[in-house]
Amino acid sequence: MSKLSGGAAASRIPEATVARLPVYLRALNSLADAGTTTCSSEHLAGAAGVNSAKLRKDLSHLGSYGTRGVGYDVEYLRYQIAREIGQTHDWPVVIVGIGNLGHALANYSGFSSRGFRTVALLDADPARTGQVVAGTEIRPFGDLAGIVSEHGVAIGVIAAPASAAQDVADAMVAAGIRSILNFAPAVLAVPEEVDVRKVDLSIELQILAYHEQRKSGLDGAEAI
Ligand SMILES: NC(=O)c1ccc[n+]([C@@H]2O[C@H](COP(=O)([O-])OP(=O)(O)OC[C@H]3O[C@@H](n4cnc5c(N)ncnc54)[C@H](O)[C@@H]3O)[C@@H](O)[C@H]2O)c1
Repeated sequence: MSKLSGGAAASRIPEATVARLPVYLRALNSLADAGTTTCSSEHLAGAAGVNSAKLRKDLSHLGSYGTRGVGYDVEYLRYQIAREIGQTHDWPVVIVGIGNLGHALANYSGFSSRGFRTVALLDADPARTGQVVAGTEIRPFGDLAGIVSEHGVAIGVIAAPASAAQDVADAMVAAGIRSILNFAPAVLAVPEEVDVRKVDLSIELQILAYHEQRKSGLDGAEAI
């Protein structure tokens, strides 16, 4: 997933570390907003909600070891992590399927503040064509290939029904998209070079329900 940009970080960073880098970046942004210029690994680990040994190991993959007795330079570490996870780039994104979820995603300002620019909203339903969501007109799904080549789209977001998700993914791949964020509850078959990340809120809820059940002393049989 991570595109390495040379220097000490020339080897591939473990996926689990990559997944924590945005969390560190968010914590560093809060520290910087509060006027903090340097921080210890304990301080940053506390702000990010991880243990400090893990944080130090993660940051060592970036070649960032901090300074003994001083800690990490907040601004520089922010820059290093942002560069590592590609946040210093502009990433053109398309969202496909502009129903309930697609509307919410299109309206979410947190993408643009992290470098993700939604260049097009696409939907297969002709009744949606021309509707304006978050300042962008919904276009027919058939326009996908042209939009991808025109804008150099890097990431495709699938917010279509599960039954349509594979067709949407195939069209994205055929158009040249190599990274897909899939919200549909469907397993996608894609070529090896294509990265797919799946978001499934119901699975997260089911995991919480499992823990809740254990905390309340119910086993599976009693709970049903
Ligand atoms: N991951 C999550 O946590 C999560 C949460 C909510 C919904 N979802 C999933 O997101 C998807 C959308 O949910 P919703 O509630 O917004 O549904 P919705 O029915 O409101 O919207 C789906 C949209 O996709 C469009 N569409 C259908 N087939 C298409 C195709 N082949 N190409 C392009 N567009 C197409 C429809 O016209 C519609 O506008 C579903 O798969 C749902 O299960 C996931």
